[in-house]
Amino acid sequence: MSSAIINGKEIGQEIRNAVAERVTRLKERGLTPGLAVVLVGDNQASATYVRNKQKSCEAIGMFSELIKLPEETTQEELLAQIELLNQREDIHGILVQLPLPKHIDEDTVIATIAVEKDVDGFSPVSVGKMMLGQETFLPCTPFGVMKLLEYSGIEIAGKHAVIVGRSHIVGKPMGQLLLQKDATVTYTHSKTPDLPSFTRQADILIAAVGRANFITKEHVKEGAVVIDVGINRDDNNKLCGDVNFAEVDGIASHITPVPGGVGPMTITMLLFNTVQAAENTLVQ
Ligand SMILES: Nc1nc2c(c(=O)[nH]1)N[C@@H](CN(C=O)c1ccc(C(=O)N[C@@H](CCC(=O)O)C(=O)O)cc1)CN2
Repeated sequence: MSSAIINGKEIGQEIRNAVAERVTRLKERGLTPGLAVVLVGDNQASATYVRNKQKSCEAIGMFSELIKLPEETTQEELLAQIELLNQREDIHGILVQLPLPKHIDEDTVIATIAVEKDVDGFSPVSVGKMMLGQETFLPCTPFGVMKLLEYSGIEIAGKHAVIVGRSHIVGKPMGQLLLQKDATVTYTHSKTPDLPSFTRQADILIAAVGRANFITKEHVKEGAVVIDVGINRDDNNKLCGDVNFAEVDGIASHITPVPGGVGPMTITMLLFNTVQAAENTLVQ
């Protein structure tokens, strides 16, 4: 029997509808949520993601502004742009599309975004608050995965979650969010010996390695929930995840496809966080 598909497009749309209603209510009060998207350089994938983010904002009545800067922009010029956006009252959320060109230090740039506008949830203050379980903006991809699990009725408490990958924007926060819902969490990574011996223990397996079709049937326990965060191109340049879907289908109880699984949730949760940022300005 095939695994149940966790459909990120459908779940994402349901959440976007609810976010759109919140936008309408804010506009009735004279406030249009505004997102500034900063894109530096000519990375084609980044340009596509940024376009999709702007389209998604427009679709629910939010304002978005693209700040497109050339590849040779200096770090100081970029920081100056962010300082300007920090001051603007019509901008409630700021995101700097990653990756940045090599000559710019991502950590310094992200730390410059005002925490109340850090809708990507990447700044050190946001990350610290998340670690402490305090209210803050959660990073969009792990936040989206938590929503996929919630909307699919998947129990987390008491389950063993194994994370493959330890990036700042997915792997690390993913484990924290699952821990806060009382999962037992194991982090694995490129230096983990005998990876399948860990992943086969997972009730919930999160693949965030960035390697096409890396997770195969030998990594997955019968009945596990498999969440594929990867976005890769295979040898035929076809979009694929970190999980070999064809092999794992039928072993997992639930699985996310690529495309159409975690990806659409990343932008959905960005919209969610930006509307929250706008609402926060009303209650201060
Ligand atoms: N500042 C940020 N930079 C980056 C982030 C981020 O969250 N904030 N994440 C990724 C890229 N990303 C958003 O920026 C992103 C990646 C993928 C998708 C998505 O919807 N994927 C689709 C397939 C799209 C396709 O056809 O190529 C899917 O999986 O169904 C959305 C957003 C790195 N940078």
